Amino acid sequence: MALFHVRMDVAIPRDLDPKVRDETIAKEKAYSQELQRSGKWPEIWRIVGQYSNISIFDVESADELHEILWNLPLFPYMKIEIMPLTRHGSDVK
Ligand SMILES: O=C(O)C[C@H]1C=CC(=O)O1
Repeated sequence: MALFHVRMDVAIPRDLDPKVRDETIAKEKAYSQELQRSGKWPEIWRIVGQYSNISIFDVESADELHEILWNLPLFPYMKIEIMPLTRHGSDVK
């Protein structure tokens, strides 16, 4: 198991066909919700006032995360920052 903190900043070009934009956003939502239900994407939070999210992924490996992110329908329009996480030494759990 490997946990990753991921920030996604979305910037859809203003001149993208509105139909393509709406279809891509709908596909993204379905893809994201399937991964959330599977437990691989346990947290997704909107950054207030931005078209950005902070997410936690719980996956087997960096390779698996790469595959998931690479296949995001909005991937071509995103900047992604990833921080691998490990349990803090002072965590009481
Ligand atoms: O809206 C976003 O932050 C981008 C992306 C992540 C999940 C989803 O449904 O859309």
